[in-house]
Amino acid sequence: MTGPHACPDATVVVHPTRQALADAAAARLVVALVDALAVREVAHVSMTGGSMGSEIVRSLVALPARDAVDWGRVHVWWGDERYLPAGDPDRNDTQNDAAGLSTLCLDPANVHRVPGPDATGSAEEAAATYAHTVRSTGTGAFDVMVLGVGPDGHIASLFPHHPAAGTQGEIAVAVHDSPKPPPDRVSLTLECLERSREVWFLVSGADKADAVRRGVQGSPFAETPAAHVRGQERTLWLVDHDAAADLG
Ligand SMILES: O=C(O)[C@H](O)[C@@H](O)[C@H](O)[C@H](O)COP(=O)(O)O
Repeated sequence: MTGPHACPDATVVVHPTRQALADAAAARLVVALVDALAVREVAHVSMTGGSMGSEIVRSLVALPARDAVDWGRVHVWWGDERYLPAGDPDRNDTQNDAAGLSTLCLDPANVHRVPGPDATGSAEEAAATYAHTVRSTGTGAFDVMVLGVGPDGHIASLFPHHPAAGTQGEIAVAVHDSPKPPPDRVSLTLECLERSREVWFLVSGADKADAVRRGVQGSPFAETPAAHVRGQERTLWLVDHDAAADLG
């Protein structure tokens, strides 16, 4: 592992392999949750979809230290969700469950899933419902916001040059015509993503190297939404060696 690349208000930590990245991020999440629960009654973590979103879950459930977390006091959220029926294999929560999330002793009432077309009439209604849940659960801030990053620099379902990406004054937004299938999604907005003590970008693979460079070194929001999400206390780019290739 090479040393961290310090950069303005974010820290880059490079891991030798994808597996090392997933394992270290899982261990980091256990510590973050244990620490949060030491000072607050409950902790809030927002998970992500995509391959790394499930990879960290697989590592988490395999970690003996997972038992140090009082999972009954942990609230789980998703930064975005594909607008598909509950249980659909292409949903982020379904994929996270399949990776082992459902084996943690979470309180189902604290696992906040974005409603799909089986429970709402539109992605807009689903976004409004999810936003109400965020407001009513009283989470002043997510303790950890885990985000994957696309090769185009998207995070959650906030895509470059997409009209929904710049939504302001809202907690969640419906996304249509997503460049990454499926086309219809619900995403937390940029300002909601930033209601996080810590933001962690989890990025693996050479195909992400340019997005990591733009995210770390700066790029207009319209081109690289990932470059504009910061945690209130800490922002980490947790990457593997291949994804760090363009950082110099
Ligand atoms: O709904 C989704 O697809 C995810 O929420 C998305 O934001 C994902 O995290 C990135 O596209 C990275 O995905 P990979 O880690 O698979 O590249």
